[in-house]
Amino acid sequence: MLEIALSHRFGDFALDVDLHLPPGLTVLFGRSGSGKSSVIKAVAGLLRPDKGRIVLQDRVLGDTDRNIWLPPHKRGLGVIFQEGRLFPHLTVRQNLLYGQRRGGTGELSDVVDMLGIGDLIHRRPAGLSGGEQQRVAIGRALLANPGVILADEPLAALDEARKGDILPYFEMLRDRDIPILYVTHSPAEVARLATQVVVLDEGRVLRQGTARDVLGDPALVPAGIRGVGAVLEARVARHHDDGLTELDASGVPLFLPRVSSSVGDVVRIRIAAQEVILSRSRPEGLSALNILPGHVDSIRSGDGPGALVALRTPAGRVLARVTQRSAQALGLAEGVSCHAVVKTVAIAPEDIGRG
Ligand SMILES: Nc1ncnc2c1ncn2[C@@H]1O[C@H](COP(=O)(O)OP(=O)(O)OP(=O)(O)O)[C@@H](O)[C@H]1O
Repeated sequence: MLEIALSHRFGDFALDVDLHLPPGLTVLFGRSGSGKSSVIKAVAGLLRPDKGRIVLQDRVLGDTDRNIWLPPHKRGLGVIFQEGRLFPHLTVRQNLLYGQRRGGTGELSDVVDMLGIGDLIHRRPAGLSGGEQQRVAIGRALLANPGVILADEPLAALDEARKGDILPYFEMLRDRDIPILYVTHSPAEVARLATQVVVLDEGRVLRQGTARDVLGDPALVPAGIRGVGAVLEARVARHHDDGLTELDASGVPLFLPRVSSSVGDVVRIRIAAQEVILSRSRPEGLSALNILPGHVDSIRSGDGPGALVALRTPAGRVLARVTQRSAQALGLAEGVSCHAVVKTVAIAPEDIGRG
């Protein structure tokens, strides 16, 4: 659907990628300087590489061999940056229509309803909160009726609460048919939003896979991915009267603070490795509600005192960050049976997404 082949040099840095992206939301992930922004810029038409070819469906946006490199305004893109970059002298409505005027056919009222920005429509950007501005920026991108949406760290400037407010709108975008290229450093955003993840390292594709494969892979930790953790999919089993929701993760009950999804829905949850405690025997008399039985799959030690233990559980792979000392004291080794223990509150609302 979206083909991106690029090779380009900036001094010592060589970018060399060849990607075929299916519909959905593709996260470009990797440490600072790995080449994420360069890929986005090339797709946007802001960087002309030494050699490259970019094809969206059947439309050639660039092909250096044929001396084609369309300028940004001819590419049919929707762009969402870290700050909204709205026009300060225009009202919200005019900002939205600005996108539409450039060839868009999306219905203004639909987009306004979807983003809940009806009350803001006559205001100017300066008076809006960061989260409100980002919602307007999402609307403007959508109304441009784009072939692809580029989102470059769109939540980075927002505080945690506002991030939580905006994430569902990106879930809605993901569920439309427009491919989205999304740059972030946040594992929580990857877990919540990614249809697939492309991990870049020194200008090359280190790995391409689902959020579950990539974030749950201890081998990717040295590539600068902090905050690793498992991504599990589970079905909402019951909402309890005490404010908890019970999930069924392939037969294992998991309890979370109440989620808005309905019984029967599939949700994605991220369990950060540092929030998991390991126990050889099934713990009793413990306040934590979530206990996943499993077997040790691998143990990776780094340079420091820590180790990352991957467990196979019926619910999927779970990662735990423990000290090497604890790993030894527990006698952990490949194949050994073990329980992962997770507090209910360790699963934050922004870590729970629609499946
Ligand atoms: N215009 C430029 N001129 C020279 N070097 C550049 C230019 N743009 C990018 N680079 C270099 O290319 C490399 C990749 O940069 P890029 O901005 O694509 O990385 P990134 O993964 O987006 O990083 P970050 O997460 O910090 O935004 C870096 O070493 C950067 O210094």
